Amino acid sequence: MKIFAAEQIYAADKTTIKKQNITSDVLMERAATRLFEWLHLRLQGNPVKIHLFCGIGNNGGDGLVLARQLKEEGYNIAVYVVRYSEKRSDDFSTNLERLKKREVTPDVLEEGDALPTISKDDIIVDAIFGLGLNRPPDDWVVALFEHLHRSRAFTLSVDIPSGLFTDRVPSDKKAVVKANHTLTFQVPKLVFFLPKTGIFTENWEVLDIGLDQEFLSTAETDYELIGKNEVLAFYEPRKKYSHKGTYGHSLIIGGSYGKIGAVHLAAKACLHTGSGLVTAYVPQCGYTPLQTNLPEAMVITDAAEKHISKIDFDIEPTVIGLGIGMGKDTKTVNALGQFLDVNKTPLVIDADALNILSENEEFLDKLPPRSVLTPHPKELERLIGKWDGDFQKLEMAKSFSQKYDCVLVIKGSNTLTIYDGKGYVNTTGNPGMATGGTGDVLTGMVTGLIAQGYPPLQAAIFGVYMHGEAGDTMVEDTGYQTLTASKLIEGIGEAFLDLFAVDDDVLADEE
Ligand SMILES: NC(=O)C1=CN([C@@H]2O[C@H](COP(=O)(O)OP(=O)(O)OC[C@H]3O[C@@H](n4cnc5c(N)ncnc54)[C@H](OP(=O)(O)O)[C@@H]3O)[C@@H](O)[C@H]2O)[C@@H](O)CC1
Ligand SMILES: [K+]
Repeated sequence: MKIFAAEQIYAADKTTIKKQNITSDVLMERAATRLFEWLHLRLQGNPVKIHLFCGIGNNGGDGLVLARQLKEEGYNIAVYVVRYSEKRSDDFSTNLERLKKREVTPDVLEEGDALPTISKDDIIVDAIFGLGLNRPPDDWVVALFEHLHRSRAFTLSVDIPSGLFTDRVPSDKKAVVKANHTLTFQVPKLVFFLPKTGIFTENWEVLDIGLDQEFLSTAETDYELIGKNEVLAFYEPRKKYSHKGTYGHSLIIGGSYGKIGAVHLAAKACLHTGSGLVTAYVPQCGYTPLQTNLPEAMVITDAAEKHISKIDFDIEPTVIGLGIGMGKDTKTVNALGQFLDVNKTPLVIDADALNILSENEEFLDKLPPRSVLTPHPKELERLIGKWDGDFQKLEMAKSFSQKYDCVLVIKGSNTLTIYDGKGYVNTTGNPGMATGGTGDVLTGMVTGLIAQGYPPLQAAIFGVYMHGEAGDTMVEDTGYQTLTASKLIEGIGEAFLDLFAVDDDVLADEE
């Protein structure tokens, strides 16, 4: 699903109004009707008090239409206009009049006014600011946001939590409404997925308001949200007359004394993702544990006992996963430099190899085109430098990826894959995966996909999705705390099966 920038949403709005030959008022009515339906389906006439806080623009207008529809259905509402500006949008004014005709006159809240009492069992609808926010809210509006937060009432934000910009991180956390749920129009917003802005809404959901389909499908966007539909398009079925050679030979290079487990995890994940053959290249101390515990993998050992001292092998791998558990011994650093001088095989680079690249920038120029780099935030910072906010981070990551022609996988709760100026936001995964070894599993999975012929960008996007999906499958049995990297590998098979699982609801409909 595409993630549109605010200007594109305004443009989609205009095109829709023109092509459907409707007024903006009709579109607002449609949007607010979706909000009403959502609430009504859940509340079923429940007399709970609903406080609707409306701004003076179209976000506020949505709130006023919702208030009218709730009133008509007999809900217990209180409506407030948050008068943060003298201006009013036309559709706001039209709908204020319509509401007044139904004998609902909102309380106008201005600077210095007493704030309404809200009980924790009430519901708050936040329609104060939407996409039109262009500067930080005034202090008294921030005080209102804090008041809403202190009430602990369920807070439903319309389109976007008020105070949240679509293109920058707010400098003051208090200046944003903390939404329990956000009902966003037509398309998800990038800020729902970034670490410093995603925290303002616990959940989000898209409401289809019928914006012009042609506009939505033809517009180019800088970001895309990756779910099952998107990765299904990449999936390559296994062929009947195939053999292990058809699916490539992955070489996993890494490990050091005390960190052989990382290689074990990556190699095993690589096998479970479908690589035809897997060989591990490790220091000698890794030989026995790997041969004993992972019989499907082959092992080549370095001359040194405890760390890699020279990368030298006589096989022709399809792809190399490099760096897990490798350490940064001087000999390992030299070995990596010499290896990169001659290597032409596609690479997936993680962990210590990333840190070595950060400390030896000249190595970056030696990477083969479209190498996949999988940093966690600290490793990313070492690679691209310090950033100021999520948006600058993304721009710096895009420049880095362009400069070195590499696919950058920024690991996090919504892992973001960057390539060729575009970002792909993953939707699978859970906090149980924040545990040692899960990164090694990802490296193995992406390597295993490239081995089978997936182009590096698709392998990265697909691998990240499947890695999260494996975690989501397993966490149902283990709970967050007990989800280990080994458990994640067990879930890879389920993640593949899930790609083709038919929804229970669909089956029920057919019966
Ligand atoms: N296409 C769609 O998806 C549809 C969208 N719809 C809805 O429209 C919403 C966008 O509405 P909107 O453009 O009127 O902006 P909104 O956020 O209500 O702000 C109002 C005005 O406030 C001002 N302002 C800004 N910052 C400020 C500040 N700190 N303190 C004080 N004032 C400030 C600024 O005006 P300015 O003062 O800069 O001239 C701004 O214009 C969108 O989120 C969705 O809910 C649906 O109705 C139908 C279909
Ligand atoms: K809002």
